[in-house]
Amino acid sequence: MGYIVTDPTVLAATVVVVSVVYFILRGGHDPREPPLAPSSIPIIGHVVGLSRRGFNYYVDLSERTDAPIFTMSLPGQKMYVVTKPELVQVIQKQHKTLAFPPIEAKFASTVCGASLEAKAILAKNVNGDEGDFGLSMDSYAAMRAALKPGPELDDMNSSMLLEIVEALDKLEPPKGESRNLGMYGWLRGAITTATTRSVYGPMNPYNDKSVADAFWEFEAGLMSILVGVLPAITARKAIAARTKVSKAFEEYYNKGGVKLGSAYAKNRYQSEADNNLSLEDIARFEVGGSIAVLVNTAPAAFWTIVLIYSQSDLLSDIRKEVDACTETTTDDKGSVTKALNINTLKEACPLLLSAYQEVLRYCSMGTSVREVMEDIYVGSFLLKKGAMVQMPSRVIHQDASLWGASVKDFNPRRFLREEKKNRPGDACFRAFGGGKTLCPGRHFATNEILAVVAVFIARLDISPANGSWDLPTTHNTNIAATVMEPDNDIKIQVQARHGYEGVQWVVNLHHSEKIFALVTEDHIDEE
Ligand code: HEM
Repeated sequence: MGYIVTDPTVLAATVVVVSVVYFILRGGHDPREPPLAPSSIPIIGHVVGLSRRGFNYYVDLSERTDAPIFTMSLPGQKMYVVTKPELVQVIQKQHKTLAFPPIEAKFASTVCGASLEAKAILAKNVNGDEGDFGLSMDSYAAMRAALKPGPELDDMNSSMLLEIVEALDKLEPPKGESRNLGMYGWLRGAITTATTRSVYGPMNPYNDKSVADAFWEFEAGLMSILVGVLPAITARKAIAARTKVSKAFEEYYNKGGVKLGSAYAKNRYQSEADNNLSLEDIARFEVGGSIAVLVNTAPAAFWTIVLIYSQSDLLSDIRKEVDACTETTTDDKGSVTKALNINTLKEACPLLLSAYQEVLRYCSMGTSVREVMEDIYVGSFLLKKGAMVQMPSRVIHQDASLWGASVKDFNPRRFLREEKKNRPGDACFRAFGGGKTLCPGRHFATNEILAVVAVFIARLDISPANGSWDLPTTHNTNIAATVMEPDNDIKIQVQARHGYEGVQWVVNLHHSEKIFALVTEDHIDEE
């Protein structure tokens, strides 16, 4: 039964209460702050918009607000959303006042189910305000050191490439036969195996398929863990899956598996042990750490392959590039071996590289986040302590004033050298974030994606099982992903490429120093 309030006093009192609550919830709005974004429903309008439209909601608001930064008042949280790359650069430089580590510490503690002791250790000097010490500061430095181009990254790359070639060897059907499979499912499995073996070494906990499956179950339920409403009921499956993965990591550390792992795994472990985290908490944090390592590479490889194969002219042009830099040898018995070198691909396959970068522009939906630690002006706008700053890549990647009228199209030639005058500066490419939180795994991920895609193109003919390349929707993309995840898989038919049956394939990468400079920071490093 519904109620209609007719008493004017009650009505007036209700209006006053609602207005006060609304004012408190949105924390008031100072005219010096960025302009308020319009909201069709008071109080919960943006929550509804975000849940309906996901990261596209920021694009909608940015088109309606037409300001370099705007304010979104969410119940209990004020948020500033940055829409212009120049302002992003200003914000990234203020990394102590507009800080990321405090947000990451809260996120990691909740998502990983850390103990109270671990939370306290992580919270100590979280933002590095007292100097360069503590778990938060040490683990950033440890990860970055291991993933930068050099011998340690070379080791990870070579182990990853062996796994990728082995997975493709198993995938390729014998001459005259074909195989049907779900493309995303296959790619995610192959990339999970290749990536985690190269990170964790021969005793990799994800060697056990049930542990890998549990990780993806945990990932699918991340939101329920983060929301935290009656988690024992709403997040039961995700928490059980997380426990399974963290127990597998405990066993890995107990048996000394990390000694055989990559510098990345060793550095992470050492920085946590040096800061007195218990083994249980180190294992818990590793489950969270796997999110950054695993969730974006498979969807990026998926979209690159689908978008290339679905355009036959593009496939043919990229095949010519890849074929031209493939070395062929034939032994005494007539066996043919073809070798692809990733460094050569980076120099000799401009269209492949441009298509890959365009996939990241077109499909990325991540947002760099900062917490306002003190009131601060950016440009002429006042940002208030306690608010969050969001810098969604999608808003900048979908801005026609930057990318031109074709911004909504997938244009694989957009990043060719000769197209430079038709696209904005490198700072507008935000697929890997930027500044202090720039993805340190971008070189590894790029090598892995280029290897998978180039070998697919060179050795396999694939076609959609139902006859047409219907691109899946992406509404259910996970909160932690920065590349759109397909809502459903595409069933494909795989055959050995005509004329290439029975060929042995080898993929090399001699030194990772030759990077594919994707982001503005890479160009600065090169100078
Ligand atoms: C195509 C694949 C990938 C994409 C698009 C991607 C993108 C990103 C983005 C957008 C961020 C956050 C940046 C920000 O907040 O400004 C990030 C962070 C991170 N990524 Fe990646 N990433 C990928 C693959 C990888 C891989 C394979 C690894 C590890 C081997 C990795 C390691 C990390 C780490 C450790 C962080 C956290 C950095 C921090 O907390 O400061 N990423 N990544």
